[in-house]
Amino acid sequence: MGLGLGARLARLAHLARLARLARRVRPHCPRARRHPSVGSVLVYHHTSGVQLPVTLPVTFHTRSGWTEFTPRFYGQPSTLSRIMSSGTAQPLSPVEAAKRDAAYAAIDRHVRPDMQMVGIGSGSTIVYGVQRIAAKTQAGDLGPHIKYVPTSFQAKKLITQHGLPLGSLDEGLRLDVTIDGCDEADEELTLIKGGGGCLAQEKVVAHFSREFVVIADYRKRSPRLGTAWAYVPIEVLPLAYVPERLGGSAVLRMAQAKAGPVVTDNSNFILDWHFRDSKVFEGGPETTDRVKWSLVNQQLLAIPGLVETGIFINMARQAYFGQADGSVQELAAKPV
Ligand SMILES: O=C(CO)[C@H](O)[C@H](O)COP(=O)(O)O
Repeated sequence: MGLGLGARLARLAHLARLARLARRVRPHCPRARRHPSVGSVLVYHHTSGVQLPVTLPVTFHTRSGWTEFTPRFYGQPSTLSRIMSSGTAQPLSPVEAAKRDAAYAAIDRHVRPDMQMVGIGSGSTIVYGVQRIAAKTQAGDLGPHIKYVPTSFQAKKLITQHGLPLGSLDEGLRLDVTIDGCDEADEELTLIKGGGGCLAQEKVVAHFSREFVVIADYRKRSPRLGTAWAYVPIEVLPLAYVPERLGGSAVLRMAQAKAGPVVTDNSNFILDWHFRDSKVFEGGPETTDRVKWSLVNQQLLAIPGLVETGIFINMARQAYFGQADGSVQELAAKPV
């Protein structure tokens, strides 16, 4: 039976997209220059601000001294997961592999078939988590009834691109679990988040979850917060972007491919507060780090126009840190 007009247009659009992807790369099939053959090309698929390597199966042709190639995957794949299932991903760097291992461990342990709503964090590590969820859903290990609540525009796109059901906090249910990355975590699982500028929504979704689980590579675990990460991202109303009371230095985060500041999903600005020189840390030497960060957080939140901070205290109960050797370290927060 022939394809309907809609299906043919969708296929044409899909082929055009694959061809655009494929043209960006050089074939790594040596025989391609001599005669038609099959092989693969490595492409970088940009999704939600994240660059992922994908190996695309293609047929090579040589014409007028040029090598051309046609994608060999002519199904209906409109999502990244389906494209990836048609090829073999290139080996990941140790850091990327560590992110993937942490994400897979957390998903396998904390996202269960009897759940209803799962929060999806933002950043590059959660991309592997969503891939795992999509694969488990396709395999029937997770039901299609589970809804996924995004913590950002990026997370929303990830969920929909993988064909997963989108949920929202409006539905009034408490989330079963939220899985999210972090920029730095100490041994009490006090976190700095917001490197991707999504901290406000991330904190709200985590707050409405029964469980909040952190996934990260080995660079993110620190004996003390502020060892590896020197600033706290803070979301502020645009009119409140110069909080003089902070001490240290608060730097307005500027956009990379747009003139002017980063504008968050909530239409606010981000200040990266470099806290090491500030005087806001209170308490004597006996005051615990958790209490110090809690006091700092309270002081920040008292500033008019400050929407939310990237300091997450007493929220994460469990963390998974992928290691360079392929193992995954687990860390449980001690009860307060
Ligand atoms: O807080 C975040 C975004 O606002 C991210 O979770 C955090 O920046 C970690 O990102 P990545 O997984 O790319 O290391």
